Amino acid sequence: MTIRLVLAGCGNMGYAMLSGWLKSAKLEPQAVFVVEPNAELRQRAEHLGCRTAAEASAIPANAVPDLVVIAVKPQVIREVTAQYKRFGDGRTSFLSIAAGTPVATFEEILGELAPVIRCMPNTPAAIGKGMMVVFSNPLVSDDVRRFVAELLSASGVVTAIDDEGLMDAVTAVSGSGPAYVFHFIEALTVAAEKAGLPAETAKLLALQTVFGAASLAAEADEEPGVLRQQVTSPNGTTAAALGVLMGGDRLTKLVTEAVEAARLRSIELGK
Ligand SMILES: NC(=O)C1=CN([C@@H]2O[C@H](COP(=O)(O)OP(=O)(O)OC[C@H]3O[C@@H](n4cnc5c(N)ncnc54)[C@H](O)[C@@H]3O)[C@@H](O)[C@H]2O)C=CC1
Ligand SMILES: O=C(O)[C@@H]1CCC=N1
Repeated sequence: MTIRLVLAGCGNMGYAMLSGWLKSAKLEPQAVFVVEPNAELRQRAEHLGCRTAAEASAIPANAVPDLVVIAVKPQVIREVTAQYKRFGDGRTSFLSIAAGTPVATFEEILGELAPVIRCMPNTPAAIGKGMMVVFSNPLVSDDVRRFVAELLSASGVVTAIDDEGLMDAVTAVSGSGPAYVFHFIEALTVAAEKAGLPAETAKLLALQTVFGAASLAAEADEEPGVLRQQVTSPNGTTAAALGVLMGGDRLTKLVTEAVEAARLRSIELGK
């Protein structure tokens, strides 16, 4: 079968996206060629039915994929992208999910004909609940834009931006964001245990509360601030807790500081 998509890097994010694409049947597994040096990770892709290899040189010489997805760490992005230069004649489009690395880096390595899309996904993509933000260079055709949007929609919600400069902020909010929420679950679990709940119960309550609250915020017509007020009885327990979190805008300031640290690191990774 023709190779439609090459995935370079089948680590946490590459695998999360690939499994979503295959599960939704947007892509036949035999049409995907996965390049991953780690044998164990390669096996995961084989179990999904994909063809795999440890090196890009093993991709059949006559292959002209529609899309090459670059899903390696920013630190090795230049060296890895250079291995796909032979697909830079304009017939193949490139999709990078690397934090920080600008489209110009790919244009510089692949040449002036390469259509390049930059995408910032997040790990909930593994269960079809990701947030994917895309930015494309002008060479990306409407057909490829549609194909990529359809593919990515199997991983969750897709939105496009036309100012690449915002990608560092996107990375800091939705790319890294799941980690902030996971940490909040951890913190609520610790607090629950300190309040006397058994470990299992503490974990269940923390997790289900975050899940339920996020689901309600997504489904309800009211803004999160209104939903918060609906929980908060005057002089009640929630007001006591929010006094700690919101006093002096404590949590907002802390989260803003965290997002800014991530944004600056994204800028640094792009250099
Ligand atoms: N983990 C996350 O939540 C998110 C990650 N990203 C981006 O995704 C990219 C990958 O991140 P992770 O999946 O977390 O890292 P990871 O380390 O889990 O995956 C990277 C994979 O690339 C493989 N690799 C190394 N050299 C290679 C080569 N020459 N050819 C093919 N594969 C090679 C590694 O063996 C590894 O499995 C990064 O650029 C990161 O910025 C973007 C959004 C979210
Ligand atoms: O931590 C990182 O650099 C990557 C990018 C966004 C999420 N993980």
